Amino acid sequence: MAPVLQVQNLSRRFGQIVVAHDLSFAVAHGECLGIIGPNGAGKTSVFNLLAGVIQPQAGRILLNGEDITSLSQDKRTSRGVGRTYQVPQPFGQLTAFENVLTAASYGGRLRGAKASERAAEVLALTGLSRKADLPAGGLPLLDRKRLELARAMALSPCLLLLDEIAGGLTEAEVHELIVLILAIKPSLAIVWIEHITHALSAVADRILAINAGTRIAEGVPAAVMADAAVQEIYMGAVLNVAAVG
Ligand SMILES: Nc1ncnc2c1ncn2[C@@H]1O[C@H](COP(=O)(O)OP(=O)(O)OP(=O)(O)O)[C@@H](O)[C@H]1O
Repeated sequence: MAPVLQVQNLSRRFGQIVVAHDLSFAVAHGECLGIIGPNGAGKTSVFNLLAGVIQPQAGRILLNGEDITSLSQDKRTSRGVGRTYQVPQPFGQLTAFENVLTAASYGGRLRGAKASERAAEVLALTGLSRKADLPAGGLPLLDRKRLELARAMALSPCLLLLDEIAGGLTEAEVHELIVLILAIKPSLAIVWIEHITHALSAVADRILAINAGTRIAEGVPAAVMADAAVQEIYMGAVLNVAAVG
């Protein structure tokens, strides 16, 4: 069986800025690939390439063996590419349930009772059932992250792209999120960009480290985190940022 996601020799630059250089990787059903890299390394741009927000200048993206490189964002969504955003973007005035129902109806193309059932299902999956009737805008950050996940899961994706979902959470909250993502993981393929590397290491089967859109290392989390080039480029950059901040 083909991996859910295959990325082949993907390249993209903005003028002089390289965000993807001959990148290749694959993610199978039930697997999580983590992507790390310093600020500006090209991580979000790689997500934008996968989601169809931007187009590559070279290379191919295959979803379950089908070439989706030239498909629009909407078509990729309907083929099962789900995504969460770095900053949760719920409709603040709508309840948690209404937010997920909207995702199930529009993105997931479900109607009537089927959409309501799916919304209830993913709210239960993400631990939000008791908060279903609360306005999304008033939910604390962890619940807004859960809701972001629930909205993506409402589409029944085969590929889930998580963009720094652990950012801004306390240690205890990060742990809750890890438990949740581990519960979801067997049902799909995940690509997760994250600066909180211990969270990523707890969930990811493999980590891909990039800098200037270029692969620095790929392998099991412990090996990648111990890699000398990764430590120098990634950790060095983190230390520099910390020193400036
Ligand atoms: N549409 C665009 N046009 C021009 N430059 C862009 C565009 N999108 C991204 N860039 C540039 O590409 C580089 C990589 O950005 P990207 O957001 O992909 O990095 P990142 O690894 O996700 O960074 P961070 O960890 O800070 O989120 C940055 O220098 C950014 O300014």
